[in-house]
Amino acid sequence: MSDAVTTDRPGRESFGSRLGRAMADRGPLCVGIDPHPALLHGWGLNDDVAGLERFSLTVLEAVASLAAAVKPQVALYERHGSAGMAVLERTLAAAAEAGVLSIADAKRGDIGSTMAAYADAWLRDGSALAADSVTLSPYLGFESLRPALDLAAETGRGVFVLALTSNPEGASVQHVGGADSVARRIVQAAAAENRRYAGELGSTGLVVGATVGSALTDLDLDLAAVRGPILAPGLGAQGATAADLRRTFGSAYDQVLGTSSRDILGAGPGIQALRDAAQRTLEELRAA
Ligand SMILES: O=c1ccn([C@@H]2O[C@H](COP(=O)(O)O)[C@@H](O)[C@H]2O)c(=O)[nH]1
Repeated sequence: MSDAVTTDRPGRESFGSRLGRAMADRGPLCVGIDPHPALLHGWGLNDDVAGLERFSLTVLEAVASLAAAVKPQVALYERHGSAGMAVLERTLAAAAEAGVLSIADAKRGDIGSTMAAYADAWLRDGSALAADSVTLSPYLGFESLRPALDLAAETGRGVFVLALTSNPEGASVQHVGGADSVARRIVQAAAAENRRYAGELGSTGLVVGATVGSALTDLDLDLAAVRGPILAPGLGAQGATAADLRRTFGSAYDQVLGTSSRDILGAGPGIQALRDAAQRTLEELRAA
């Protein structure tokens, strides 16, 4: 992949290009920042805003220099109300300051006019919640995501659209349609979207679980043709291994950013223990 600069705003490097470089330099690991109550307690922290902030900044300190990206889970900040969202704002700012790319796992999706507001929140310069990229849900129709797709291209940010999620219930919607499955339409739409990012890794990524087994073959999905990053949750706590990832993604493995949250976070609160856990996962992904 080249380092071509292709955004709708000349002079600004695209998210796909920045992520491709981070994956080449650091390896294909994203560390999830999921401050679950049980993890906070396990770290000796309270399930409150102070605990949330300590947890988030500790994870960043441990992994910002070795992960290609970090992925705060928005729901776990939202459950603390506006003060929790303020911690998320500071966490995203701290990630940028530490030089690690951020993926806000918000799974947003709505009718176009409302989608424009979500795009403003997560992808517009100057927004308090602006991240390098955000996860999106396409189940109101892929094209309803247009405001986010266009704003991401304009501001050098990216999106990850749910295609085949890691949870077992996902198949009941995503596999529907046989040869013309819902997942296949999403994959094709993402591939078309990435044509605007000629010559580099596209900024329209997909979420495909590390746990999906033979679904890519069964549904005849060509992820290499998407030419975008594939965010693959499900490592560790959900049972998938790096070897599963390699088997599942085959020739698209170079595009895959494996993401793990609880399995790594459970090693905390020690900085070195967290770093070692992340490093172990990274080595497994590299070796696969
Ligand atoms: O298909 C999906 C999409 C998103 N996720 C999110 O990833 C993490 C996984 O956490 P683990 O602790 O590593 O299981 C979590 O934030 C999910 O909401 C996913 O698991 N599957």
